[in-house]
Amino acid sequence: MQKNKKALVLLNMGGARNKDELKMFLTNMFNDENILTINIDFIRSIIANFIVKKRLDSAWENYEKIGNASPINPLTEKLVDKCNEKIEEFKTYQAMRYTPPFANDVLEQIKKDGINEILLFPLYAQFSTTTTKSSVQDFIGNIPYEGFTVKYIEEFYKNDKFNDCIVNEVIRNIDDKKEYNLIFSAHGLPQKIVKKGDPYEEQMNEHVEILSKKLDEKGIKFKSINLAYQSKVGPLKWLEPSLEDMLKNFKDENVIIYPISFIVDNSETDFELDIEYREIAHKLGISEYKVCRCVNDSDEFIEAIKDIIKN
Ligand SMILES: C=CC1=C(C)c2cc3[nH]c(cc4nc(cc5[nH]c(cc1n2)c(C)c5CCC(=O)O)C(CCC(=O)O)=C4C)c(C)c3C=C
Ligand SMILES: [Fe+2]
Ligand SMILES: [Fe+2]
Repeated sequence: MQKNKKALVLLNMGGARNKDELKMFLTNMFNDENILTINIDFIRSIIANFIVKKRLDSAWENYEKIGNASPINPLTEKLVDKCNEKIEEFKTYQAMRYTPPFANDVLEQIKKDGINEILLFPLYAQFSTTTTKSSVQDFIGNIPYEGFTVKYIEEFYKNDKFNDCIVNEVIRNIDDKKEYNLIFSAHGLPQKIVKKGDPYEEQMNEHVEILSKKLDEKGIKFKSINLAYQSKVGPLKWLEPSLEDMLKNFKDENVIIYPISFIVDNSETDFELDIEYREIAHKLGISEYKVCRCVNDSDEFIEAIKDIIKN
């Protein structure tokens, strides 16, 4: 029994620990009606199976280049452990959307621990229907009976302590003697989802504005500060500008990338940004290309979590 404790549940996407789990990840992702916005389950499932079949082998090659697994699981576990060490009032758990541990397993554990008040903390600073809403909806949908009270954090991109973590990581990557172009790189989204009212792009623009102001107030100057979108999948039109097009502007110049839509490092940072786009940057003649780390389980981010959940 965890007398008087509440549960803090960190929600994340999950990621592959091996090729079978990559198949599970992709299958669950493309069966999610928030990702593949087709209303009829049966049709969505046929299209999902088709995409997975087509994508699995080539996607797995990317994971082979980062040690045959996504770093998202071990890093989220480290974050959970650190929260349990440093946040007294809560017992912290994690639930993933597309790979284990799933919401129903975590709910079982919370019940065994004798806790009935739950605070969900989606590890997405900006709200999107494809991430935050999907995770919260899935967790709440798995609650077996009415004995739990559940609240959730919708977004936290305006939190000052969180933004200090980002600014400090950018500063750690700067060499005072050089001039840099800073690119905040966000995971993309199909434009059709934004047109339907998803606030992700609007919040992303506001987040970049807040961070640019913070950097300016600290006297940190860049040749330019930009927002671009990575990870386009499939034939639809996605948010623009793409990271690849953005990089084309910086031949013979220095670039720092900050992965603004992620809280813990994952295949999109370790493979896509650090390997794939690094090669593109090299081919485009960019002089120096640096990728910042996500906030992960840093002490500074734990302080930000405490601040975000205090109300
Ligand atoms: C096809 C639609 C997709 C949408 C919409 C989407 C939104 C979205 N995703 C993240 C964060 C992550 N996505 C990750 C992997 C990933 N995403 C998609 C597709 C969509 N994402 C695919 C097919 C994949 C698998 C990899 C690939 O085949 O390219 C990951 C990495 C997980 C890991 O294994 O480490 C993250 C994290 C956000 C933030 C977002 C919208 C806001
Ligand atoms: Fe994604
Ligand atoms: Fe990707």
